[in-house]
Amino acid sequence: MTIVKCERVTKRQGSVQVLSDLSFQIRNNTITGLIGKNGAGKTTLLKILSGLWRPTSGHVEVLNTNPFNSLSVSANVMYIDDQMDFPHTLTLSEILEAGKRFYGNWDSQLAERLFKYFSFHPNQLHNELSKGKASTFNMIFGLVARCEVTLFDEPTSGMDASVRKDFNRALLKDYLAHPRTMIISSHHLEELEEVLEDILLMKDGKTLLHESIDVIRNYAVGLTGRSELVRQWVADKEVLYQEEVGINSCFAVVKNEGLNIDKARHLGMEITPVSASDVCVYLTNPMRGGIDDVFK
Ligand SMILES: Nc1ncnc2c1ncn2[C@@H]1O[C@H](COP(=O)(O)OP(=O)(O)OP(=O)(O)O)[C@@H](O)[C@H]1O
Repeated sequence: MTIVKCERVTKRQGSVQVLSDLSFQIRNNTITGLIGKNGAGKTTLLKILSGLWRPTSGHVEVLNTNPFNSLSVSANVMYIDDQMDFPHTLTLSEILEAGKRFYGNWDSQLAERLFKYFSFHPNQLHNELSKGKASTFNMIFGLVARCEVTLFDEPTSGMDASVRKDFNRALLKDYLAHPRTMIISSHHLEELEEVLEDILLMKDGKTLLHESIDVIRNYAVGLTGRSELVRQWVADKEVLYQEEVGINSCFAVVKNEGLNIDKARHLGMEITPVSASDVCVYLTNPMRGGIDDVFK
């Protein structure tokens, strides 16, 4: 069943075209990674899906409803980012109490266990938390609310590596026990790969790719070999990245479509897999050689 639908969505902010002709659908009970470089439009999209912002044009449906200013969407869709502004006078335990009153599926026991595990104090104020601790608290709030749709915008912002690991584990465990729809924007795809089922890759306000993580893991392969050989072999293929490595040696990343891998090996090239996170980097890089091209 489709839970999130965007058809030809655009968004202008002043003179900037932030989203252009964005179309995709997301099934229920899936975890989708929203991936893209800085400025790709991820936050803008999530704010539109959560009903906080209205698109300039196009059609958006979340839980079969236009999300903008919708009461049913605000009760069933949770948007979590690092700017969450809880009432300044409420303590952390009072914020959790308020969440319990508002969200029907709220799990108080899990909230309490996570609260203790991450060493929060009931009387702390949200605006006095460090950046990483605030993100951790927001993550707890977003997880235990168990909304039908949860939108996490850079949820691990400011968290240290071990907390990020805990977050990914908690997310996966809770999702497996209580499947629902989640979209997570992140710059740490390599850490999230185990959690995600699908990836929605954005570039310049458009969808570049919307595929399962397995498809993206097999999307490209790396080839290393004698420069002339590699350059010749990839000439008629879709090259995502290419660089000279060492003396007379070249590394190229090519789309894994109709490739004769055995032949490449036979010719003396080394074939290596390309991780999903690297595929996303290669696909969204403006230049084939990455930052190296700037210094040529
Ligand atoms: N209020 C605004 N006024 C003008 N431009 C804006 C506004 N909000 C966002 N933008 C522009 O829209 C583009 C997309 O911003 P957005 O925050 O959605 O990207 P993002 O993919 O979430 O980026 P990041 O990964 O850096 O968080 C950027 O070029 C940004 O400068």
